[in-house]
Amino acid sequence: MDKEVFLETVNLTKKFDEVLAVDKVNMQVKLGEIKGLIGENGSGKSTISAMISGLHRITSGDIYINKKKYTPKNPLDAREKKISMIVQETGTINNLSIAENVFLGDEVRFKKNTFVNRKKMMVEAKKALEAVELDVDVTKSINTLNFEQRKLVEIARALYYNPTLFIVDETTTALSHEGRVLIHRIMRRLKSENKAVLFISHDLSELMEICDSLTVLRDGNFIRDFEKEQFDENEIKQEMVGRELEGDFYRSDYDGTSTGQVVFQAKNVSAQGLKNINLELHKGEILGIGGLSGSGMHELGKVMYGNIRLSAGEVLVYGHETPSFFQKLWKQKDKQNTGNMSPEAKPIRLTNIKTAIANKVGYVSKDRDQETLILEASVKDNLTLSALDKLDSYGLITQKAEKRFAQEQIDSLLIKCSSMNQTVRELSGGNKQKISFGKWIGNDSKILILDSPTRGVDVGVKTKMYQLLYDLKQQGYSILLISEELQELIGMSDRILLMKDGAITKEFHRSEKVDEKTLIQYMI
Ligand SMILES: Nc1ncnc2c1ncn2[C@@H]1O[C@H](COP(=O)(O)OP(=O)(O)OP(=O)(O)O)[C@@H](O)[C@H]1O
Repeated sequence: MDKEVFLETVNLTKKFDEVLAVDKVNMQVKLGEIKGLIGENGSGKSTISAMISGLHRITSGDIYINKKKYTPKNPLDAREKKISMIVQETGTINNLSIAENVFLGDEVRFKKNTFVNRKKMMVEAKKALEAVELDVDVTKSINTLNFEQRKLVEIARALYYNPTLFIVDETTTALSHEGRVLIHRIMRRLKSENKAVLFISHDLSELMEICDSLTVLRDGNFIRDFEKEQFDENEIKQEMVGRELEGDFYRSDYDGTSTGQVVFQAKNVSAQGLKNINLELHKGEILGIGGLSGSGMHELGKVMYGNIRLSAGEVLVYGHETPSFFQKLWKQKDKQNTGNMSPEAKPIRLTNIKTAIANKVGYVSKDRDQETLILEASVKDNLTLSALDKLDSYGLITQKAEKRFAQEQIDSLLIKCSSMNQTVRELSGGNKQKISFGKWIGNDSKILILDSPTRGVDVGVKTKMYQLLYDLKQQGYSILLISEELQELIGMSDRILLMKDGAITKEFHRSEKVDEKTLIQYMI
């Protein structure tokens, strides 16, 4: 029996000034179906879901629900019409309680006369969080939750309103292994209840496993629908990018040997969520860090960058501080600032971010919007901020040098923006991620802490990023690669350290024998 169409778009179009983000798209989402939406970064996926969920006004064209015209005024209006969405970016608000975040914009539901019945709100928030298995004190500030837990709050919020259409925009890459399993279960349950799901992800194997049908977009245009029985990885990829993808995805060698020269080290480190961590990163090594949520792997990245205070132990970097203006003037620049760490160099204790940056340690945070990017600043300013030292020619940073540097990053990472002066807030999620990656890659940081660097990035650019990481390794850069994606860890690392309950539990060396199943055993 044919499934019933719940939502249909007809010539749906969105323009942001001169940018045509979505161009006359026709698509359908049916009840009892999980529909995947796929396309390269900036192809219009989030803009379509934002129009459906009332976040963006439609420029032209129409949306129909149950064959009736639907023009949502805002997300609350969409929610009343049984459409809920989890956005790709952070959808929680700092300094409010967890309960207030669950009922964001709908506090009125607990209002009696002029008072908000907080007790009732807390009880309902607790109930909502049970659906996502999050057991926390809802009276506490949302700031006490980590990135993944915040995502779970958003999922709880969306589900509380019992949506007929549940839109999940690139959320799974923000979640750990258990988080993904949970959201897959939720999507399948909704499907079995004859609800509809619109699922956006760059993980093609995940989409092919979960979805019943797929719609491919390219440059804001509808390209093709695939039904489950037509799913073919290569064909889908080809439709997405409009050409055949070439080259290996991950590195193809199995040589995990390194120079043995330690450049970065954690010695008996304990901090909030971390217990007695010892690790050494070698010159020219990619050291992968994996684990489940709560394993402490994201905290480890912050600790190594001097962003979390230690309760015991020390983080050491074997390098030289960036030379001062006068040192440069005395032409000591090349000698002191090569970033070539010598084994004899005295290690420097890394206690804060300033020391990290001065010693050429770069950090891409998992939470790019809050911790890596300045959303209101331009693409150029975001890209050049951490490279000012590189661009500094005896105290002078020329506009020309800045522009050239920014353009190099834009070209090499295929950053889709209308110009380098566009504000970062206006970019698509994957393009923001490219900037957060590019700003550190380009600035000559010899040690890179990369937490989920390919989150939300499309398959073509992912391949480029992996090639770049491998090239950097071969040039002697050292990379701490923190990732929820086990395939990424296996595919790129020389060594992998697995974490559980704040401690390192196992080490693997690069080998053909290492597979996901083996790693998972030591994570759970
Ligand atoms: N507020 C805005 N102002 C200007 N341009 C915008 C705005 N929001 C999105 N765009 C542009 O619209 C286009 C489509 O963006 P959209 O976020 O829909 O892409 P996407 O397919 O979801 O990408 P990703 O996979 O990176 O999340 C991009 O070129 C983007 O820069």
